[in-house]
Amino acid sequence: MSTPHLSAAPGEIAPLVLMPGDPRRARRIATAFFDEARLVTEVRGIEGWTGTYRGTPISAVASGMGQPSISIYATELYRFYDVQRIIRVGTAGAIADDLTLGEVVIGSAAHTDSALANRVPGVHYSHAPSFELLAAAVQAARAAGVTPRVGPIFSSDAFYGNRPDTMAALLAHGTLAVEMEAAALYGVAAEHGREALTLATITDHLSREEKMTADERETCFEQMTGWAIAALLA
Ligand SMILES: O=P(O)(O)O[C@H]1O[C@H](CO)[C@@H](O)[C@H]1O
Ligand SMILES: O=c1cc[nH]c(=O)[nH]1
Repeated sequence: MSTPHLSAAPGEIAPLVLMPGDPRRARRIATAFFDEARLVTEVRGIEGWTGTYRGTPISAVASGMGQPSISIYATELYRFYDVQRIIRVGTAGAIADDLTLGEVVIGSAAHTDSALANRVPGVHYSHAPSFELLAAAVQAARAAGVTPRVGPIFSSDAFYGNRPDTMAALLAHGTLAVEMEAAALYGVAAEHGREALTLATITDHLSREEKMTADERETCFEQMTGWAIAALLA
């Protein structure tokens, strides 16, 4: 079996999946963290890698950028590969003033401006992660000596939004950071009765001239990936 967007054979993708947006980050995660890592799909250049972590099968499959893209990969993984848990390991821009570059946020909810949010007619649907994964990720961070930043994030359909009023209102409502996939991932997981969570490393600040380079964005995954693996295995 393969799907329109994944060419892995049945059984070649593990039930536990790490999902960065960037295909090159998927490769780096597999190389850095997995034993016996092998490439199992690369349709459209979206790489998926499978290996083991301390004996447990685990995969890293990229999502591409944006909510339509992650919706495709998450749906195919849950529906056709029987994936149980997906943790997005992404990057995000800081909305909250006190977040610093490199800090990891854990998305306990995801607001969005996407049309994909219209899941239930007449309802402003709440995009929420798996409580079990959330609790396990927080525990993993604390075990590593870090008090993690946990809170709502904004999954935007636009990277170049230039919407200061929107960001100010989101800040006033306690939103930590902006990225482009978490809400859709949470919605697709709920639709399939499976689990999902988003961890994101802060790579730039919306209200300050601070940002990582493209290389730094590709390689800034270690801390969040360690917590994500611990949560997937919990
Ligand atoms: O680094 P990733 O995981 O791709 O995440 C963020 O980076 C991309 C934008 O540059 C969007 O996908 C956004 O969500
Ligand atoms: O979507 C994103 C990701 C990183 N930084 C941003 O400002 N937006």
